[in-house]
Formats: sequence, structure tokens, C-alpha cells
Amino acid sequence: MIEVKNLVKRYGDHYAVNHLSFTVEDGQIFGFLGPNGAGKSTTMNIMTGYLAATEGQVLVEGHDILEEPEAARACIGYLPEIPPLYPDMTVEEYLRFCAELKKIPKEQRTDQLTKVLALTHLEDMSARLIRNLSKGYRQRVGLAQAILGFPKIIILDEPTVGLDPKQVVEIRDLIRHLAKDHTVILSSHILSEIRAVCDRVLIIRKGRFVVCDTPEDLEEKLSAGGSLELTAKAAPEAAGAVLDRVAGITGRTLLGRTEDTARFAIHMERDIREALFFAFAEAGLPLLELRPRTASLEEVFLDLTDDNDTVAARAAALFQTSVETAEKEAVGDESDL
Ligand SMILES: Nc1ncnc2c1ncn2[C@@H]1O[C@H](COP(=O)(O)OP(=O)(O)OP(=O)(O)O)[C@@H](O)[C@H]1O
Repeated sequence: MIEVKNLVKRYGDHYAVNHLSFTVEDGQIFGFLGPNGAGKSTTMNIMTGYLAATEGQVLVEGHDILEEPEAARACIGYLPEIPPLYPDMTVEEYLRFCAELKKIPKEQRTDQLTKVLALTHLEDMSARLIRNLSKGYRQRVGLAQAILGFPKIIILDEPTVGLDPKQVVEIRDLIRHLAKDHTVILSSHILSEIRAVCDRVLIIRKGRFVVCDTPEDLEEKLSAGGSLELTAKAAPEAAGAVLDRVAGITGRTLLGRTEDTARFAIHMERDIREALFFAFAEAGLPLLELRPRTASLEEVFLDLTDDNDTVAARAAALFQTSVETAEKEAVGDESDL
């Protein structure tokens, strides 16, 4: 288990990680999702002891990463965003070197190497110089070093970045395989990636906790809050002005527009279909369509991580993760924009 408590990483005035807390239970495939610059790599680097936090605490299997770094790091295998490979070594030389650094007992090294090469489908490449490997194979070597020693927790920072679709599928299969005996934490800014393999998803934005749930519950909660799709014969601004006057709307997103129509997703705290009907009628703007909608995780993610702080705060409020935090963020983060 990993417990992250109130983690802060500041660079000057900039918060790369801003009071982030979460727990990863044993046996999970835990996805760390956020747009570029959200703070995923920074958090992972702190969790693995590569970077010191400004404030907060990380406990790995009960060991504080700062106070008992050896014990904590012994539980973790880490594939950083840029794996530290030595191009002049062969794959086998490099992995033997890593096994030594990880203090794997000598008599176990050959056996472990064989297993890890098989798991990452690198058997035929073991005698190749790393400099002569393709990007996909290099990524596998990085993965192989993370798995060596078969630590309890395996942390992978963007493990499929730059890989072709076939390689992506292979890495996903490997992650699922590893998850049978290990806790796996992986980061990505690609939602489909996380959805495909993860039991639980933590979404962060600008270094802050947004929501943590199963992919299915994330979708369900957004829909359960009540969501409608509305198309009006009006310019988006005019339709938006009508929506501003209707009570009970917790958020809206413009989904599309044509020359004379605007289509919105409306999130509501109660059934407001009648009120919408009368409001548009009163404004003389015909409602062309009004229907319930279910949100895809893609939309949940886009809303939650929207560049516009108000949109993101409203989406976060739907999950009731912390309405206060969400609202504070909407007001307090203007300087980050
Ligand atoms: N050494 C540093 N000095 C100053 N700012 C930094 C440093 N490292 C990271 N940052 C900033 O901290 C924030 C979080 O960066 P981080 O690399 O953790 O994000 P990320 O979610 O991993 O993004 P990506 O998906 O692009 O890798 C960014 O705004 C980044 O510019």
C-alpha cells in the first residue's frame, strides 16, 4: 500500500504538486491521469524517492520514503518517463547491472533475468546494444529493469508513450499480467489508456486532487447528477443567456454549433426540463431537442481538466469530491492561467 499525505512540491511560487493526498491499496492497477503538466511525473518521482517533497509524506508499505528510503524503495520498481538506460551496454549487461544495484542475491540473478526477458519479450534482444534498439524495445528494457526483483509495487510513468499500437497492446497485456501479483501504478494523459487497464483512476489537475474512483463510477456519477443534451435554434451566447436564468443548472458545456443552432450538455442537480422548455419559449428561441445523456469518461476527463477553471470546478463539484476546493480553485488559480 502507498499512502500519499498532503504532498506539496513547489518550484519558486509555482506549485507542481499542491496538497495532494491519496491511497493506493494492494493489488490494484491504479491510474494517474491528468493533462500535460498536471504534476504526474513530479508526484511519481517523489513517491519513488527520486525527488524530495517541499511538504507532506509518502509511506510505502508503512515506510516513510524520506526516513527509511532503502526499505521503501525496496518495495518499488520504477519506470521513469525517461528511463535511465546506458546505450553502450547490451540489454543483458544493463539488466545485470540493475540487478546488482537492486541488491538481488547473486544466485537469483540469472533466473530473474530469464523471467524478466521472457515477460517483456526481449529474449532475442539480450545481446543487442541498447543504442541499436528501437524506441519500443528501449521502453521494454526500461520496464524490464522496473520489474527486476519483482517488487511489490511497480510504478510506470507514461509506459506507452511513443509506442506503436501493437506495442501499446503488448504493454497493456504485460501490465495486466503483472497486476496478478503486484500493485501497478501508471500515469498517462491518455484516457483510453487508463480506462483499458485500471481498476481505479486518480485525476489531478494543476497539481491538485480532482477525483479518485473506478472508471465506471466516474461515468455513472456524472450521469447520476443528471445530464441533458439540449439543442436550441439560437446563437450559443443567446442560448447561454437563457441558461443563466434557469435555476438548478450546475454546469454546462457547449458541444457544438451550426450557423443557427447551439448544442449544450447541461448538468443539473434536479429535473429542470420543464423550466428549460418555458425559459426558451419565453425568450422566443425554439428548443429543437432536449434529451437525457450519459457522459463518457472522455467527457468527464475533459470537463474535470478543462483549462477554464470555472468549468473544471463545476465538473468537480458534480462529484462532490470537494465543492469547496473546486470553488477555491476556480477563484484562486487565475494567476496560473
Ligand atoms: N524542475 C522543475 N522546475 C520548475 N518547474 C518544474 C520542474 N519540474 C516540473 N515543473 C513544473 O511542474 C508542473 C508539473 O510537471 P510534471 O512534469 O510533474 O507534469 P506531468 O503531469 O508529468 O506532465 P507530462 O504529462 O507533460 O509529463 C509543470 O507545470 C512543470 O512545468
